[in-house]
Amino acid sequence: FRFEELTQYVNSHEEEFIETLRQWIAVESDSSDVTKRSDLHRMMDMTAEKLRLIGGSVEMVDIGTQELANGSSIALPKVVTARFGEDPSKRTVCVYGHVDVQPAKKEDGWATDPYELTDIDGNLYGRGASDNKAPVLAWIHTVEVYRALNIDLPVNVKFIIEGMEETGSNGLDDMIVAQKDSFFSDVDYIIISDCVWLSKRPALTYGTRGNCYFFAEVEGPKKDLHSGVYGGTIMEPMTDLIGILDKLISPSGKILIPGVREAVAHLSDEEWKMYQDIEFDLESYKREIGLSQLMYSNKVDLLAHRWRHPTVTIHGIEGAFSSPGTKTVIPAKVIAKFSIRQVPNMDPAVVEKQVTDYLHSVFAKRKSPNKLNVTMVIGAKPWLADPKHPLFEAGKAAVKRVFGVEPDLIREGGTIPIARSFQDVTGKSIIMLPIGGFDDGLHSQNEKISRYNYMEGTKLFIAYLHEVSQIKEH
Ligand SMILES: NCC(=O)N[C@@H](Cc1c[nH]cn1)C(=O)O
Ligand SMILES: [Zn+2]
Ligand SMILES: [Zn+2]
Repeated sequence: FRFEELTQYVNSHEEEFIETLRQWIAVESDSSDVTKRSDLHRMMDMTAEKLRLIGGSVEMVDIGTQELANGSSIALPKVVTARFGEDPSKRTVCVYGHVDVQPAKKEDGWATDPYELTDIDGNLYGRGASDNKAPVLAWIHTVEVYRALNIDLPVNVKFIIEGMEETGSNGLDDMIVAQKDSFFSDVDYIIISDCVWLSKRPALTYGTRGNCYFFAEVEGPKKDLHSGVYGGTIMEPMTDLIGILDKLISPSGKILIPGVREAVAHLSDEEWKMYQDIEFDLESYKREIGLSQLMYSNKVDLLAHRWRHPTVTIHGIEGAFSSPGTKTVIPAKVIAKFSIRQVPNMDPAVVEKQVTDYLHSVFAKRKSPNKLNVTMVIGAKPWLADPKHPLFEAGKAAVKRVFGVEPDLIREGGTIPIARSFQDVTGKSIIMLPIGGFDDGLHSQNEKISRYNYMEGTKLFIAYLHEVSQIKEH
């Protein structure tokens, strides 16, 4: 295995790899904003072009349309698939990633333009830098490096890159069902690099939470009203909405929806021990997010509530006044957006009914003439793997080779909606191999990835392909 040569190539091409990331960051591929859809299509084209340029057999798969709330529909971004090598004597891995991003505006509090890659002290700032453009590029560069040096890839490599992950991977489930016996037929393992380390120590991830995302709409008068002229005479939609939202979760984090907590798998002794053995400093965690107090003061409880307990988050209210300054209005219709992270053994279909029934019963007690409508717009299941699987042993060996340490075995509080479907539909084993830093600020202001993580992460992927080729039949 000519690892030295391969890593030398990475070192000497660092600026070129960063330049490609700069071009990718410049594309505002926000999947949640339909006005940015042409940018998202362009992002998929650029991804396909890059894979073609390094010699892949590339396809852009049409996955249909997205229905919008106003009844119209728009095209979903095509899914990019690629293949490098078809040697039946070799293992085949499939790398999944996404090139869409969360929304970002400079006014949200970014120190730099979110769509202009900015290098400050070795950190590369930009929306999507860590989630998930640099990791996708690191995988593409991995193949590029082997091919540039005329070194045979130790395994066949496939890619499946989508553009709707941040909004729940619309259309991808159907595509993998349709391609189960074609694209996926020769795939042995699926690799996902769409998460981050827990600390400065590299990590392998064996679980993600799912997510049920809800809209709760309260509709009252036929138009917005002057709060001085009409206030006091009507039951206001916003007051109703805040009233029912306040019944979702207690201040100490207890979910109040009947049945939700009861479904959660119990923490086993083995799990407790694994969490206890992980090096994780609550003080640095507090410093990173700028808080003096957390919900839990011991490591095991904190990690358990980050990874394997459900939680409710209220994200925002559409239709509510939110600009700077004052406006004395009664909004006529408001839509709350909240989500409940899912863990084993919760079932999104059950949670949908529990939440809908509960909110309607709480609302009924208010005796309001306004109308409540609750809908679940994303229902993603959690994913959990066996960290003793040979894929994880290969991960440990690759981390050891590149970083000289043992990785942490961790779970991830976020959601990769398609992970569970990959497992259920294709039956293939999955590993998550993160390269992002613990403080990369995913979905937040000033998202970044460090040059170090981007380059050493590429070396990790190079080593990982070798280690996977060494896995004995199991
Ligand atoms: N990098 C993974 C990620 O950030 N995923 C999103 C996906 C999602 C879940 N619900 C809506 N979108 C996440 O928020 O976890
Ligand atoms: Zn992501
Ligand atoms: Zn994300």
